Amino acid sequence: MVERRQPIKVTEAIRRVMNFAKAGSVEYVPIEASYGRFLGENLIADHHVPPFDRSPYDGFAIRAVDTGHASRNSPAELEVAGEIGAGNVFERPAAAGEAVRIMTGAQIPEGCDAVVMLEEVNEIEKNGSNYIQVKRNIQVGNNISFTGEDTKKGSLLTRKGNYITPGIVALLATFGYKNVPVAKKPKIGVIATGSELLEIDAPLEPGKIRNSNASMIQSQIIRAGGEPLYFGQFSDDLELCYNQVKNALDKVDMLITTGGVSVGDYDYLPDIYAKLGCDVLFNKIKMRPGSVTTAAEKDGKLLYGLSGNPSACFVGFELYTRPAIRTFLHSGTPFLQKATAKLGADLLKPNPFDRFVRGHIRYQHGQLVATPVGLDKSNVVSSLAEANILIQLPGGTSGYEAGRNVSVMLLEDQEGMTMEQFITENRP
Ligand SMILES: Nc1nc2c(c(=O)[nH]1)N[C@H]1C(S)=C(S)[C@@H](COP(=O)(O)OP(=O)(O)OC[C@H]3O[C@@H](n4cnc5c(N)ncnc54)[C@H](O)[C@@H]3O)O[C@H]1N2
Ligand code: MOO
Ligand SMILES: [Mg+2]
Repeated sequence: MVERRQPIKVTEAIRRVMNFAKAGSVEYVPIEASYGRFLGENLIADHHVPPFDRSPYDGFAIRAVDTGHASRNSPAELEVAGEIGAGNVFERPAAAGEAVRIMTGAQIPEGCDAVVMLEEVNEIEKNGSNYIQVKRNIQVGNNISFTGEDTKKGSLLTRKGNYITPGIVALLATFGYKNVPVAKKPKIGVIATGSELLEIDAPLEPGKIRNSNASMIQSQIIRAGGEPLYFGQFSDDLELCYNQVKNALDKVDMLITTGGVSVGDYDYLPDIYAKLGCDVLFNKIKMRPGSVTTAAEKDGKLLYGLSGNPSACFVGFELYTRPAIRTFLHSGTPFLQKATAKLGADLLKPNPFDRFVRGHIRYQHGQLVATPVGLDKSNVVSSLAEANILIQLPGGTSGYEAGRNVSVMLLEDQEGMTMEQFITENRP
């Protein structure tokens, strides 16, 4: 008699795994290697930016008061007392009636409180000295980039757990991080099971297929920010697979297997979990594809039994493994970000269970359009190539016509969402 499984809702499955998701440790990497990592601590400004008042233009630093009565007919004449380029400082305070030729980025000389652009002045020579003529009254503070106007000392610039973008790299450099604290990547073990599996470089044989899931999952792990550790593919043999899983579990932060989680004669993962003494968190979810997705926990470590069917395996990873990886990386928004888009083609099949249809999103005439790609079946691999979203069709709905708004999960996005946002937001 086949075991009867208790299906649970997607949201409940998410809560169960996330109970065991935990943040990892922090390590330092050179700034050149920090792009694409996750920040290991809050970044707080330890000085003002800019650190001194500076000129945003090439021009003359002046004392505004000296232009008090200046007009087109009666310009103020200021003596050019010296010249500074960016990186240099004027060595003495400017005196009354003086101007300092100054280049963009140079520090405003003491005594000066405004800058006039080169284009705005007449430069003249009198008695062997250089003067400028200013034809209007200049206000105090005119054309000055003030100390701290970009960012103030003590302000929070970006948070721990944020994905490091080129913009964040610029900030890290500004504040002197030659080495950057980043979240350590979780080591995620991958094991493929199935006597039908051929190595990627093997020619096809009757009844056999090449193992695509192992490579796919390893790329998904890298995309999520983890480090894959591949243990190989093994035929459906209880002892062999048990030993492999047991051995791998010691070496990783989380372990993923693919295949062997359903109710077939050679589906050994349920027996392996029992033999290991794991706590099985769920083994049936009200969703398609990926209804057999299984998660277990052993001494606080998560084990994922992803389906052998490629599309089900893919979806199971994105829904349940990715957020645990991002949590390990200290992200406060570990779930795929959702958006609302217009459906690009009919999806008329009724949805007794939540469905996650592989789709492609792009702008069409300024509107986000989400179009299903490939065959919507769990054993399909070709639909995955173009998929940059999962179109979420809630259970209990009767199908969707093209043009309706649907909720989509953005597979390539790095911003993410919190668990509560993910569970509650953007339902069409
Ligand atoms: N009587 C029932 N049969 C099935 C049920 C069920 O509830 N009752 N569930 C079906 C669903 S839904 C799914 S999904 C699959 C899950 O299968 P398993 O996770 O046990 O995986 P396998 O049986 O090992 O393989 C399924 C399928 O996927 C192919 N596969 C496996 N590994 C790979 C790989 N690494 N790369 C590419 N393809 C792989 C395998 O050849 C099979 O075709 O069970 C249904 N059956
Ligand atoms: O787990 Mo199966 O993918 O629902 O088709
Ligand atoms: Mg099976």
